[in-house]
Amino acid sequence: CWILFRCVLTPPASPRRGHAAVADARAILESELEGIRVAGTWKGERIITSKQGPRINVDGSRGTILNFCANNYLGLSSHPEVVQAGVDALNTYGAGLSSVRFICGTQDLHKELERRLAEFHEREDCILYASCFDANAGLFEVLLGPEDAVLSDELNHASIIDGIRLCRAKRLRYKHMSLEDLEARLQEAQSSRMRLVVTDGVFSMDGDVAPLEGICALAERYGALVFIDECHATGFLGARGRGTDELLGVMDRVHIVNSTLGKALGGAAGGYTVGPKPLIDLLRQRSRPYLFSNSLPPPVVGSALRALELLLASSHIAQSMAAKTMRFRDQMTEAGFTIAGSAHPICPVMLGDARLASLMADDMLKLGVYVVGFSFPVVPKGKARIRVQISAAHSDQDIDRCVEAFIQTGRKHGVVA
Ligand SMILES: Cc1ncc(COP(=O)(O)O)c(C=O)c1O
Repeated sequence: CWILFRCVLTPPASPRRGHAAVADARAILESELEGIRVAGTWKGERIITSKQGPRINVDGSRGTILNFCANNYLGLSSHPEVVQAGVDALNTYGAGLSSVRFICGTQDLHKELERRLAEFHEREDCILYASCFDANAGLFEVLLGPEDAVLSDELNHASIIDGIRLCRAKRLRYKHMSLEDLEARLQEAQSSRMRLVVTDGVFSMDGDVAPLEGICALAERYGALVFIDECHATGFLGARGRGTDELLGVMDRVHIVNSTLGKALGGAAGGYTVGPKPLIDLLRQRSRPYLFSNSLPPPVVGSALRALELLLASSHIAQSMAAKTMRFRDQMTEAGFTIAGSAHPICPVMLGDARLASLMADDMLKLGVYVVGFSFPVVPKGKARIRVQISAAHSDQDIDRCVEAFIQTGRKHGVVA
């Protein structure tokens, strides 16, 4: 009877049905792709055939192109000592561990970097991840249960949004950088066991800095913990480059920090969480991206360690980046452009129209300057922009050439007189 039942309900295996399923899936995917093309939000990949740096080869360019769109804030990703440290680690420790950390993927090198990062951020302990995306994906699920609440800025990075989706806490979003709205959400969360306020230290599309003093004051009033993502701050914001919390004088009032090794700290890859020891211990026991993904390759760890040493030994790198940022911002403002944010090396040249941003970026490349236009859904509708990122490795002449190219393309498109 059971066999008869299965024969009736289960269609027989047939290669034709299999082919049809594949064809159907392909048609669905093609239609999705067409939707992206039609919406004008297609993201291409330009091919770089040189090291990362202020001058790169793009899409087979004959000469080098001036590069203003990497997160290489301190210019360390191709620094000879950072590269050499990677080579040395490769020779001593091999290409990789073929293992997650808790099986046989922890070398003394990993422990050394964790120790130094905890010290750098003046927090009790540190745990490394393969990326900051993973650090954000792994944190909230471990820290917060259904009886807790998480209060998140509406413009937080995608990895924070995804990480929060994975946790079972009550989720409350507050308006971008609005202390008033955060306070309303904190009141809503008063009956929760634990409250966590979550914000980017610096928001990557605008270069604006979170109002951490106000956030910490509210968190203290309502008994909440504070988390910040410092990907666009670690290594260069604050008097000693500790980040937004140092810049705003709240290092001892922010409880948990996630950041990346993939930007100012050498630019290779990797992320981490620093915070109280019991949290880091629990992450080592329960955080899924940590438990179920290979440990960071030794050359990446070696390079990050050297980058950290370099920035600790030479505060002038961050100062030089800050001076070039101001040079760019001042000249562009004088030329009539609107630059969002204040003093951060993320300099969004506001254009409004998506097509204009894309056309201007293409024209800039023809003039030998590589910048990228951003439009909806990456930024709000009507707020398209070209995001320029300044690096300590740029020379003053590089900055001036970039401004010149903006003026030329801006005049062509009627953006400036
Ligand atoms: C604010 C922020 N958080 C997290 C990440 C992810 O960092 P990673 O590249 O180390 O995964 C990024 C990367 O762009 C970011 O800008």
